[in-house]
Amino acid sequence: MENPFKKIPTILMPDELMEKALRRGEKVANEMRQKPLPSLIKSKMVEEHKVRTIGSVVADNLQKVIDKAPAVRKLPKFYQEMVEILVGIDEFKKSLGAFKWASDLVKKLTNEYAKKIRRSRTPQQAAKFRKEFVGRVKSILKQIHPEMAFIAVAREKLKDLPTFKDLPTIAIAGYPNVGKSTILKALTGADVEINNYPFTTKGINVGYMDNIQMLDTPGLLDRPLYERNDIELQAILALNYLADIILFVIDASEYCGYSLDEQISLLKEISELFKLPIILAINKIDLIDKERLNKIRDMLKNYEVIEISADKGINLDKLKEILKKRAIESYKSKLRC
Ligand SMILES: Nc1nc2c(ncn2[C@@H]2O[C@H](COP(=O)(O)OP(=O)(O)OP(=O)(O)O)[C@@H](O)[C@H]2O)c(=O)[nH]1
Repeated sequence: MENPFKKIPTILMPDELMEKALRRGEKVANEMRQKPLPSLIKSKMVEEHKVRTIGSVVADNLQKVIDKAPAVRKLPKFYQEMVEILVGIDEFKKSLGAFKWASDLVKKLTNEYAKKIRRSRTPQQAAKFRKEFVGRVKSILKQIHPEMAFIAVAREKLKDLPTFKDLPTIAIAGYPNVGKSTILKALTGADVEINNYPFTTKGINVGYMDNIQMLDTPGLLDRPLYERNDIELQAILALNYLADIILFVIDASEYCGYSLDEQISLLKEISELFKLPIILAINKIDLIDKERLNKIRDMLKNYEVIEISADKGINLDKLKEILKKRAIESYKSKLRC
């Protein structure tokens, strides 16, 4: 789905919002002043229009943020997890609650002060009510300044989250240089999109093959978990909600710089961490002899294994078929849950 936070409008801070409202109020008042009306009526109308305009600019601006912000609990679990990690779901909801409180109160005061102005006996009294109204609106905005700042920061953090499609999804894992991006490109074609992902500078690479989504997550599923801080771990765990199966890639040649033992130990960590089916691709078989391949087969006999060469195109069709089948099965069983 499209990133649900992209629609939140830019958040104006109290001074900026007030300035915008006052400017608009002044413009409306100027138009009013041109009208040929008796002076008391005219000044009261000028003040009332100012109040109504200022009130609606402020209330509508706040309301728009509430309307455009997604209901976090209704979002797919992955996005909920992201909000929790990046900003905190409770704080996010509480801050939007403050917007609602302020917007409703400004609307209520607008009506109250418009009435007071209409009942005023002199232009001075009408002006005094308008000033009082402006003061109260300013103080309401000042009161929710922390929440406005919070939503502004949350918006910045959340609006660049990647957009994923609701499709059976494969996450590729394995140490650097084992051939993950070569496989992604070979299976999904050249059009690999790079999406931002917080917690990693490299972004997530997304490709599609026949309505299956494939993610390569450099920096996340490519090194041992003990090297991770809490936030990174949470970000990795969030992939549980996004992926239906994991394709773990092993470099049989060890040219990637990691021994088979190291690679298998990462595989074990990932299979314990994710409650997802794992398909194992033993890659770079073009670089090893039969004897070594037999040894590796033996070491990995408990897994569903496909031996491939991403570079030479060996067994890629078979890999594709198995991945599609398993991803669809797992996706359907998740839907049933
Ligand atoms: N001989 C051979 N080389 C391969 C094979 N697959 C990948 N390579 C080479 O291995 C190197 C690393 O491949 P990548 O696809 O960039 O590896 P990666 O796992 O995506 O690496 P990171 O992006 O660092 O995580 C490249 O030079 C590839 O050309 C293969 O099956 N055989």
